[in-house]
Amino acid sequence: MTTMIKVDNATKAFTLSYQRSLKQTVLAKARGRKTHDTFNAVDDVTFSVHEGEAVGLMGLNGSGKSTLLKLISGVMRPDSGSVLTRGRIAGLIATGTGFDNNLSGRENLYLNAAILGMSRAETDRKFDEIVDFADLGKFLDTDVAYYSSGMKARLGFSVAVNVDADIFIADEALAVGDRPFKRKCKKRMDEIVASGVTMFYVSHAPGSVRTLCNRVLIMENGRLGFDGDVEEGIHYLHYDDNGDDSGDDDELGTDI
Ligand SMILES: Nc1ncnc2c1ncn2[C@@H]1O[C@H](COP(=O)(O)OP(=O)(O)OP(=O)(O)O)[C@@H](O)[C@H]1O
Repeated sequence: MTTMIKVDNATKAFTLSYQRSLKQTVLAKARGRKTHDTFNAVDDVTFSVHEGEAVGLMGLNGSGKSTLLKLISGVMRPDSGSVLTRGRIAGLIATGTGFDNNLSGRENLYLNAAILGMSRAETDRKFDEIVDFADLGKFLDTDVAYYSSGMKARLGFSVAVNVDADIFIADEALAVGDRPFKRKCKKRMDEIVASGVTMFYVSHAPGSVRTLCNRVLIMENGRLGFDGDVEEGIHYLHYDDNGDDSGDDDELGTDI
């Protein structure tokens, strides 16, 4: 079995500043008060993901999921420990960050594809498929500055799902498209998993984790609280209660 993601005792700390201005900081220091605190957003986390696994990453708000995703995608480095990945990573993480507002959708498509490691020839080959998926119609040659956030997300996601990746990572929070587009994304992600690509998917929605994933990791205050079976994980989180989060389970709700 090939290991695709190997996270060993990874820790990432952030600094919380209590003062908003330099003056406040100087005053607080003079009075012997604390000016900042550090805390571990990801705290000594260890796990491995094998080829073809589809892993759901769940946990309450602020538990460290996005930070862990950033460590895996290489956007951030751990302060201690290590995060190793194999092959090309693509996915729905901070999509559109590489967009240049002064360029058209078409030009940004090429720019974004290049950032994700696609050659010009590869992008040319997939151009029609990407444009078709993004469904931006006549706006393809409009500057991205005039795009709505949903239109930008569509373009970013369309490029990402058409990269031949070894690991596909997705944060449902970044899926801001409308219902039909979300449905299309979900279908495409099912196809990606079915094709054997390793998937790492951050979600609050038990419904999509159930259909997409065969393993769940749960973050709790920066630590890995659970690693195992999907149903057990959802139960561990109490997301299977018929409480006020039941709407989350809707395929067309917050799910993608
Ligand atoms: N760049 C940063 N600087 C300082 N603190 C940060 C930074 N990024 C995240 N944090 C903090 O780290 C903690 C974990 O954040 P993270 O975004 O990883 O949580 P999350 O589990 O993805 O949350 P959510 O479900 O709300 O998206 C939070 O307390 C957050 O405020």
